[in-house]
Amino acid sequence: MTSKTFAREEVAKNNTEDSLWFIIDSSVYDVTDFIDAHPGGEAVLKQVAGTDCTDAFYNLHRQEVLQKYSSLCIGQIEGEQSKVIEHKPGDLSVIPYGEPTWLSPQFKSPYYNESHRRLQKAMRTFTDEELYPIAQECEKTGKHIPQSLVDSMSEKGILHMRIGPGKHLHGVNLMNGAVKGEEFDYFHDLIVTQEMVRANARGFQDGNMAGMTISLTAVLQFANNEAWKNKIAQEVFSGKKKICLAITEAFAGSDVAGLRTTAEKTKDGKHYIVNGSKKWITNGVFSDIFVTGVKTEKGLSVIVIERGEGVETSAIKTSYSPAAGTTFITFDNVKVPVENLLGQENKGIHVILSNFNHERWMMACAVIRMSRLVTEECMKWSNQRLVFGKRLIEQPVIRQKLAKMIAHCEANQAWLENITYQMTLMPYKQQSTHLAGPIGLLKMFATRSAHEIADEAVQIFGGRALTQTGMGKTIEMFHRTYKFDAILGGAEEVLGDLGVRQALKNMPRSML
Ligand code: HEM
Repeated sequence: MTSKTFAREEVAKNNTEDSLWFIIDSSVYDVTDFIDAHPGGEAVLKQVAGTDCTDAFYNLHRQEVLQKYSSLCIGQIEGEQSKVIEHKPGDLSVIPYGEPTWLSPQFKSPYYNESHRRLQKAMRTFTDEELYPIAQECEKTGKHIPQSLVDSMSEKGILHMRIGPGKHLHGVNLMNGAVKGEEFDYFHDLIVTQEMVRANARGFQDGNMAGMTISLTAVLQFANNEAWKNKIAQEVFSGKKKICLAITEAFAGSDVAGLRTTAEKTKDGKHYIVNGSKKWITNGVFSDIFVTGVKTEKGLSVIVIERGEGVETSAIKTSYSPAAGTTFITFDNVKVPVENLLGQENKGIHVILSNFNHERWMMACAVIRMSRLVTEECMKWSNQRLVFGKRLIEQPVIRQKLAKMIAHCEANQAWLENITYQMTLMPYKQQSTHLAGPIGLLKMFATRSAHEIADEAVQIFGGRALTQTGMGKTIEMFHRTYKFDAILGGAEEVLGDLGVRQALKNMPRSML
């Protein structure tokens, strides 16, 4: 930024088309050569020529517009300081309820220690500086994740962390030493997910190796051969190969027992021959390895299929960005070694259901954090937007909406942290027994909350919530895409039912 200073009187003199200046937050802008290019038109700029138009500007633009067009800034007003708080990479939000309690300086939390705080700071900076620009670009263009970002996440240990705690993290350098692999727990895991979703690009969020986060987990937990498992893990963590989970079919979504893709054993017993199709497979178009649910002789099984002869993938158009790589896959007489079986043959339902827990919990982390971001945007907007001569927040009806949104965010984060705490104390198997139900209920409720929050946010933002760029872009994205959280990983109704059925298993025989 230039260090030149001006008197307000001097700015006021530059009030013609030939020399058009104005002041925004003590900075002086020369827009003489920009008026033709201004997306809001020439007339509005001419109307404010030579004046201080800070309020008018912030009523219509996001701060990032000024960052993008910083070259128009020619100096500062003498002796004045900027009043607007500019978000710098890594900064916490200063908006009330903009951060969960544990990140608000006036509150304490029993769950987080210094390594959590270090990791949060490192992940926030990574998201702001590196992830956000790429995520925004890919979301818009529909391009798949660039290999440079995969490599960078591999080098920082982000790919490893997204699989959750475990031996695969031991000795790995995580975010330049922010946390040791050996001490990484589910709260670190929660932080990684909650920070990355702030890039606000729902299609890209899934395109960014979501397939890996829900499939490599099954390989690590259920592979029957240690060396083979390590080989796959190494290929994926190094960013050389991409992996995804291929369960759902046109015939079976949340009802996994209804799968029709078959895997028949060859006579010599050395291979499976796989035939069938899979639908809505996240990252499938660009994946090399498919962790696939199949029907074997006496039940379901899960096998690892590598891309090769007989495997075809094609993109499916959905309501979020093609950056997600949502896929239709066909398997046509695909020959797979029997060693690629995960867990036991015909007992794949156990693999699938156990694997669901971490996926659903991660989805809850993500949608709960996005709900907060949307609520924060509504707090900011209603505080600065002038309607009928008043700030929007001065209307009681708006405050009621905000109250409801805040209550949903706080309740969900508290429940999430409670469940996460239980996860830190339970081995993987116990988690399936005791937490599959609560995690299902949490995800169900988190997406019901998202539904309410998206709805209220649109009412607060009006037409801007229906516009993909500008002030309401976070709201537009959330309202268009929160259903992905309500359907993927198990529909709300299925998860609610699972929660109650698991609770019934512990119902005492004696009645009232
Ligand atoms: C350096 C100064 C400015 C820059 C760089 C700038 C840039 C922009 C950009 C990029 C947009 C498109 C918004 C989006 O979709 O993101 C926009 C829209 C607009 N701008 Fe500006 N602008 C400036 C100053 C102003 C001022 C001072 C006014 C009027 C007081 C103004 C009025 C508008 C209007 C009315 C729109 C359309 C807003 C809408 O559709 O909601 N702009 N401007």
